Amino acid sequence: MADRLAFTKGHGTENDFVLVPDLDGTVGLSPARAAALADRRAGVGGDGVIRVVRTAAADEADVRETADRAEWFMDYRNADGSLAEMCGNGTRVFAEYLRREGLAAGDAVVVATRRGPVEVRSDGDGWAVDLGPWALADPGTADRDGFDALVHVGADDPFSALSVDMGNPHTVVALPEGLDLDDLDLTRVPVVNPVPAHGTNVEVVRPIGPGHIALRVHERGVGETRSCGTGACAAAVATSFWAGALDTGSTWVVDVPGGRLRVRLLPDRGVELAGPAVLVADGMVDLATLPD
Ligand SMILES: N[C@@H](CCC[C@H](N)C(=O)O)C(=O)O
Repeated sequence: MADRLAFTKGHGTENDFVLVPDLDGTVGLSPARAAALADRRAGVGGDGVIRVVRTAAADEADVRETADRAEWFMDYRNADGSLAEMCGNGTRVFAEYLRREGLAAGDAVVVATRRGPVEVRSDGDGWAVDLGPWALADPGTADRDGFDALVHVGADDPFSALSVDMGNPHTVVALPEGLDLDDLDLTRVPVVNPVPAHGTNVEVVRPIGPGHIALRVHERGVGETRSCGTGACAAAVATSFWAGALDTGSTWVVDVPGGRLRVRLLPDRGVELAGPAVLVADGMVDLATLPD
């Protein structure tokens, strides 16, 4: 049996991932092993761990059922080892890895995820992917200003927010006037009311100009990260909703601490995320340093 585990390190706007090729599903990836790989001191380090595996070898039956449409499954875990349904930045890095390794040919690849297959296509220097359909948790519960939740960030008074489902859960905070994104304390897990059943990713958004926003994000299962692709899409949806303009075709520049993403609202609640994907290193981890 191999005593070392191969990995590739990659990132999309500095949302960084450890990719573990397990093409035929013979290795697996336990929550404890994913957390150990993601550890920034004792492991490789990353916001998430992505197992690259044939869809036909996925553990989940509903993922395996999509094997006729998507050969490869992005088996995503957060840095704490928990599963996530979707990772927008991860889909681009995953597609870049498949292309580099010759596992997918052409300008587009369909990737299986826990929220269903998504098509990732080459787009300039990076990749673009439709991450929809988005949904507002329950449009009927939003107040007349378009908010349905309160979020405590650090020691500040609670901020008004809107829940947006991107396949994974998001709570988008509109930063009140007079406050600066840089002053937020995102070292602690934001406290959200009503309490989301499965946790949530919290994005704090500031408008910059027409079609241009900036955000900071605290990711479920991770902590503050430098970027979140599904979070950028949720923020564009929420900002459009607050403006009363959920217009198909509207485009957004979304500045995150790790760079810049582009988001486009599409028909039928589609939402396209575009941005870079970079593979930075390949290596081997001694299996003796990892839990099973
Ligand atoms: N960074 C990702 C989202 C990863 C999953 C998230 N932390 C969750 O638990 O839902 C992105 O780019 O979308």
